[in-house]
Amino acid sequence: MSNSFWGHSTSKAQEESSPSRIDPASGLVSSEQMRQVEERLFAAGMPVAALMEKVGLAIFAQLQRDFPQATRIGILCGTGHNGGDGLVVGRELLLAGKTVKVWLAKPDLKPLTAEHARYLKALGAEFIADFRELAECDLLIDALFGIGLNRPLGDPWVGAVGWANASGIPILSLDLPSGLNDQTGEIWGCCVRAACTYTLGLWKRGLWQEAALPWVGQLHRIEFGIPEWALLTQGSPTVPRLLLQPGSHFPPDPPLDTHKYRQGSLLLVAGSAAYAGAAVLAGLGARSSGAGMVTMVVPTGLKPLIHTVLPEVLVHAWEGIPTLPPGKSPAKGFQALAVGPGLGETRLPVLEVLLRDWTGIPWVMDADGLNVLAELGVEHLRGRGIRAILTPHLGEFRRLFPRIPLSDRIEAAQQAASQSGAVVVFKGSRTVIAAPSGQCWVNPASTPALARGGSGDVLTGLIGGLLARWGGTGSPIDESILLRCACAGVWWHAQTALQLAKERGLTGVDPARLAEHLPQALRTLRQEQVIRY
Ligand SMILES: NC(=O)C1=CN([C@@H]2O[C@H](COP(=O)(O)OP(=O)(O)OC[C@H]3O[C@@H](n4cnc5c(N)ncnc54)[C@H](O)[C@@H]3O)[C@@H](O)[C@H]2O)[C@@H](O)CC1
Ligand SMILES: [K+]
Repeated sequence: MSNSFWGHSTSKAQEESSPSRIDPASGLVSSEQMRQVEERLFAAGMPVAALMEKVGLAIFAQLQRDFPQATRIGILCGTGHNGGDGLVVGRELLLAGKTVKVWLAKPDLKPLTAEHARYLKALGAEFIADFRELAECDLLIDALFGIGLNRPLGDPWVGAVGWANASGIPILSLDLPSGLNDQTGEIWGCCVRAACTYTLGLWKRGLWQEAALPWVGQLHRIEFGIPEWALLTQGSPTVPRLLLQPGSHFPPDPPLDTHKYRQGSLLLVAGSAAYAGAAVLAGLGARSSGAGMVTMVVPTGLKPLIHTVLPEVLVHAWEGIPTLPPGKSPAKGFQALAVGPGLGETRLPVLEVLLRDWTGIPWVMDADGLNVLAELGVEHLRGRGIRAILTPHLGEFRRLFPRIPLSDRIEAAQQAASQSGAVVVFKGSRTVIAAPSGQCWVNPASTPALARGGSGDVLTGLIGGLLARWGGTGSPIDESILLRCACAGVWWHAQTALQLAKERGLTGVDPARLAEHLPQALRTLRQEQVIRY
């Protein structure tokens, strides 16, 4: 019996990380990559019309499940094949007894789209000249633009999109909300605000960018049976992926004959007189990670507090000039170092000590640790040969990587990882995790409940503890383990917050409770094997 989380074997994990094939359930593709995949299908004999038919029928089936009450459906129809998809769905809705009205933005349709329009008219659908005539509908289908959109919307689309957004009628977008940039998730001037988006075949990466969140609504992928041989990537060696069920990213469960030193020993350097709470929260995160031993380095004034709140933690207190635990030579005894939360004014002297003596074990750096690194320059990490995970939020990211553009956060995280040589966890409502090799993950599920002070401190302790646990197994801590720890920590942290928010509401997810709930949440997740986004 496998003892790894959810029974994933390492070989499965390695197979999942293969860069040459798109995973249809989680790979995030550009329009260009989507077109390459479709071209392979067409070249192998799949007729374009047959594919549109297949896709349209699958959309119709999903729509019946999601919107069973809708009886009067309006279709905003563009000139290309996105419009064609909308018309195939319209035909099926009409045949199912629904009322269908179509607003054609322009008359010059692509041939296949024009044929579907002609047939839908022959079946009795009403084609209207003014989109306002859709006001009585109870569902709007946005079939204006899909992956063909390549410039800002002009007239008459801007008027139609503005009207639809203001109408209060739920909108279902096909493939992408019209107006959304398929790469960056930014909008081309204006954009449909969808209640639901059905993307076709493969996830378009723009849908999962943070900028897209206000526009995409509930996301659903319409499966249309793309064969494996059509899923090979060309050009870009790595395709970013969604972090769905990262079971194989967790350290193996403890063997029955384990002891505390084999469960990983973490050195956590955090806190200052002004920011004592940050140290406590990082300590609570580390506690819940399951690491065998946690040692905290804090200024003397914090020692009683840490002893009271975290009695199992070893405390090394310092006064005046930061020092590290005596009797332990650097890199011996500890498998990982987490540094940064709440260091405040002591951040520079603390980092100087660590950079001098503690470069042999892997680091997780956050908060004030990152602020010092920004002052010193990220190249310090590579220069000292430090294996690191950096966990910046937007402000810290800007300070660390001032020259990296932020319009595409997935790309930004990948560039930051490549520049720093570290695994970068770019925190936000769609956290991106990127490794120097180009591998990249997006956390698809999170909650605004995490947007409060202290959540990040918990994450730092948690990832640090996971790193120590991996170290305790004897695995060499290379990029792949750093990446796994970052992924496991981000996913676990967010899923716990989602569970707590469900039980206690958005305001009930304070960081201390979040840290305490981590083990229970993981237990539930393992039982349910859920995917949430
Ligand atoms: N390639 C295929 O055979 C399939 C495509 N499918 C659908 O087809 C869509 C892609 O179809 P198309 O390539 O026809 O493109 P779209 O239907 O997305 O766009 C239509 C055309 O609009 C033009 N355009 C772009 N930006 C514009 C703007 N701002 N203002 C005015 N016109 C603009 C472009 O020339 C583009 O070709 C997919 O998103 C998907 O919905 C599906 O039917 C499955 C099969
Ligand atoms: K669309």
